[in-house]
Amino acid sequence: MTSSTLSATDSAQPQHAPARGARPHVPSPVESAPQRATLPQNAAQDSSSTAQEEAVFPRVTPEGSRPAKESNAGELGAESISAWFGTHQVLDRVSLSMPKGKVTALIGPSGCGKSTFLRILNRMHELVPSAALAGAVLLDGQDIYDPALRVTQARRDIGMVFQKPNPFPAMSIQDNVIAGLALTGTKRSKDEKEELVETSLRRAGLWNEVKDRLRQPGGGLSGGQQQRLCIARSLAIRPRVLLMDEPCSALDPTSTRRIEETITELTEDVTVVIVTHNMQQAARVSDQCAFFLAEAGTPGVIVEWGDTDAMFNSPQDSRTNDYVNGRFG
Ligand SMILES: Nc1ncnc2c1ncn2[C@@H]1O[C@H](COP(=O)(O)OP(=O)(O)OP(=O)(O)O)[C@@H](O)[C@H]1O
Repeated sequence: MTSSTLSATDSAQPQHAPARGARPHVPSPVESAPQRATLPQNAAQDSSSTAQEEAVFPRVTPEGSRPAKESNAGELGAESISAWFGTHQVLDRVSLSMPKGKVTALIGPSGCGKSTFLRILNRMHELVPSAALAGAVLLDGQDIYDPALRVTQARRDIGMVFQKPNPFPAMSIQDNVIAGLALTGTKRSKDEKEELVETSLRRAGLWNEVKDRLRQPGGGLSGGQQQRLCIARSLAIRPRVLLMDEPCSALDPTSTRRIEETITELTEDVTVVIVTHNMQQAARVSDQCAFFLAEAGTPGVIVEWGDTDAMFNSPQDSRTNDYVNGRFG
């Protein structure tokens, strides 16, 4: 699929709240689960609803495998998102459907607005004083910017993992996992907390490595383990979508592979949106990709998006082809 590139001259006007009323067309969701992509040979190298709080966390058996249950994953839709820092427009009417239980990779050169777009998806963009935006973000059809919806709820439903692992270093591993509960005022019994710690650590693929040292500080773990601890912390509040901003960029190849395996396993229960500069990683982990570009001082747009395999092997736009093959960026 290729979306038309919008010019800066007819761009949307900034609003501190998203635009209401008529909504622009959002590309249709991917109908079925695409296969993981293979790269062309010369490819570039490179989180207070009561209902949720009361949700039952299933017992996990072997690491990474869980009894069948209804998925908690949500469908995320961005509709005509524009973004500004002061007068500097960095995104121009970007629409993207991020299907339930799939991994969507956001790719594109530095500065084209990928991280800004990601932060808009869970209302973190508005934390920057000069920031403004227009458009809408729908989680299962509900606008997360609806004034009736609490911002904390949006950030619980749509969790985020950052580039650099950020556990509370002096806090124990187990307390790190359930730190989100304390911050949101959620009460649980000791047994429930223990079960949640185990379930979250298993889902993040870390349980076997830390089960005998849960009371030791999170800061004592390796970088890759700390990142998986942060994923476990995000999962403990049972998000429907998990946003990941270059989650492996500070990690070694082995830790990167471990995180990628974890991402693949998570999609049973959570929708993932990941920003990555690593084309091989995008090909390994994602079901669909969106290629962002900001040309010659214009705001970032999505040049092309679709099935990852198609994006890498038969892109429709020459700029996508050049980017995925490492010719620029
Ligand atoms: N807090 C901020 N204040 C002002 N401008 C910002 C801020 N954050 C980002 N920008 C600007 O917005 C534009 C998009 O930045 P953003 O980080 O979203 O791009 P990106 O594609 O994620 O880049 P990278 O791949 O390098 O992380 C850039 O021009 C950047 O300088």
